[in-house]
Amino acid sequence: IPVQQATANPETGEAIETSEQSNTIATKKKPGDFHFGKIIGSGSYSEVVLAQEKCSGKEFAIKILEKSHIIKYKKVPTVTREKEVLQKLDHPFFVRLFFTFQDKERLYFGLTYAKKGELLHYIKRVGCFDILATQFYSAEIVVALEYMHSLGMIHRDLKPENILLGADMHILITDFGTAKILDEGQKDCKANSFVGTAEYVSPELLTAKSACKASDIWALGCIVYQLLAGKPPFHATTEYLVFQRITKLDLNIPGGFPEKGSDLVTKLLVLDPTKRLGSENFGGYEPLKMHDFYQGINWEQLHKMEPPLIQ
Ligand SMILES: Nc1ncnc2c1ncn2[C@@H]1O[C@H](COP(=O)(O)OP(=O)(O)OP(=O)(O)O)[C@@H](O)[C@H]1O
Ligand SMILES: O=C(O)[C@@H]1CCC(=O)N(CCc2ccc(Cl)cc2)[C@H]1c1ccccc1Cl
Repeated sequence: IPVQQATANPETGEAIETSEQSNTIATKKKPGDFHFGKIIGSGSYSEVVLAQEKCSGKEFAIKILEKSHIIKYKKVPTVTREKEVLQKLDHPFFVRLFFTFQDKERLYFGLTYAKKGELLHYIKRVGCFDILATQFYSAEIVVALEYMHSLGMIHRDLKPENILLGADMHILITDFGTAKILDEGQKDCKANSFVGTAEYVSPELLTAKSACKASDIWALGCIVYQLLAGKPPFHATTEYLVFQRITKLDLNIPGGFPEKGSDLVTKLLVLDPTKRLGSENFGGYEPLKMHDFYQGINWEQLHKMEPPLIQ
């Protein structure tokens, strides 16, 4: 039915979106359209529930947020940012947002169901990854970061908990409430308040209170180190000591750490963000993708490959 203007849902006041392209009304879904199953996980302001859409049988991870809770903890900007970023992302290595809806009390996000959970779970289970698995999974993260940065967005809280795995064991990056969307042509972030998770925080955020795309590259360096060593590079008993180790670059490469891995890690964990391999001021992603550690990686085919066993 050719639809000229959107109408509103009398109950929630929410606009009934029209999808111009197919010139039809994509009516808003509602809780009753789903069979809700097990709770997959819960966050500070949310619960993620496995749900099956009755009419299609499709499975989704539906993230449910209580409006009263979001308002009480002043997280409305976080929630709207998460939706804004999710809507812009369209790539196999990112959790996809299929739909949103709301009722009086809650907001609902229909997401890709990452059936195999968090990458962190696998690191804990096997202790540390072998070179092949580290090469493959860190290469998928490189491809994901290159894509996200190409859209002028910075994740700012990249860590193994936020790198989920689909049924096919490829990565699905999530958690975008604290991401940053750079203004048109803006290169770096001006000072801002958000600080990520201690062990993956970049030195520039601690010293200059500003994060940039290269801050995600720093987090990548921490993750490559952690995959090979089993622990993140700047581990300490208190947050203050973690920050001290980061700003001093108190990095020690343990014995037995693979040679190619340590060369890559030392080129990623550089205090000056403009001197980090992969930083846009340091030649961008090509030099990083050309590093010896990634010899043999077919960058265009990664998401079609059968992931190596994690062992
Ligand atoms: N699309 C998904 N598929 C499978 N599991 C998911 C998905 N999204 C989130 N989870 C899991 O559900 C849990 C809660 O995720 P959620 O995003 O609601 O909160 P969080 O980001 O983990 O916590 P916080 O909001 O405090 O940062 C997490 O453990 C996460 O691993
Ligand atoms: O941003 C959007 O696209 C819509 C716009 C229309 C709308 O009403 N909402 C909900 C806005 C909102 C956010 C937080 C609270 Cl606590 C209450 C309402 C937004 C929304 C709807 C469903 C799920 C998430 C969001 Cl942010």
